[in-house]
Amino acid sequence: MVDYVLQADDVAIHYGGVKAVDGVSLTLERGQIRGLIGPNGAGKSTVIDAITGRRRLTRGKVMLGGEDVTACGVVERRARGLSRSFQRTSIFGQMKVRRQVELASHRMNPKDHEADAQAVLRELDLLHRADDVAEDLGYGEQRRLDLALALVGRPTVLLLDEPMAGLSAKESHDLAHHLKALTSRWNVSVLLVEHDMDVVFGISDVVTVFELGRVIAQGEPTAVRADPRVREAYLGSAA
Ligand SMILES: Nc1ncnc2c1ncn2[C@@H]1O[C@H](COP(=O)(O)OP(=O)(O)OP(=O)(O)O)[C@@H](O)[C@H]1O
Repeated sequence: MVDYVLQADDVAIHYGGVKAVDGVSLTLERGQIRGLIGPNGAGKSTVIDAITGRRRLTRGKVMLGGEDVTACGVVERRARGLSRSFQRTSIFGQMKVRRQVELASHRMNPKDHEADAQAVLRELDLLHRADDVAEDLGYGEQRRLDLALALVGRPTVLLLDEPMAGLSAKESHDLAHHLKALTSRWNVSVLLVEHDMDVVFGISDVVTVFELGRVIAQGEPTAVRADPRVREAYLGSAA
């Protein structure tokens, strides 16, 4: 039997009559990257919010490491290894890079928060900027800092909502490389919502396609890309 680090089972979130997410099931294996794609409004961000505990489920269940966390709040899920990044909103511009990663780590209460922060900074190639204030970093570096803040305390699952938005092709490629390395070196599993199709199909082990709050296809990137329904609904016939 596969040992899933994350399972969402028949998850639904309705806002009055709007079925933002309506019966979505997906899994993540250890070290796996699952890309989530779909047109605007398909329900991808809502699924992320459902899994992190930010939105209450209308129906369904979320399991983390085999345990039901549906009743747990955001903080408790984070303590149990489920982390997300916030696209720079969590960064303090005036604070030095190392300081804020250490503070974030301190909140997670690892054995040694300085060592934890150091490891995260090294993994994301930010050690050379550790003594600079965050607002002096380049855009791509700030994204890596955001990722660093999500990685303190060694989470097992990382949820990323459009981490490449606004990055240049080179910066996206760079961040994708870091994500892929994280999954093999740190055994982190990643759920990746991203509009950059080259990134999604390039680094995902599996891809899930959403339309109108439901999953219309999932599987290996090549199979999903070739699926006629996906091409018609989302990628366009030229994809
Ligand atoms: N708080 C809310 N109240 C009512 N409807 C909402 C709310 N949040 C989201 N929705 C609706 O739920 C649906 C799914 O939205 P969601 O943001 O999850 O889609 P998405 O796939 O992430 O889109 P995008 O790619 O544009 O970010 C949309 O129809 C949206 O208008």
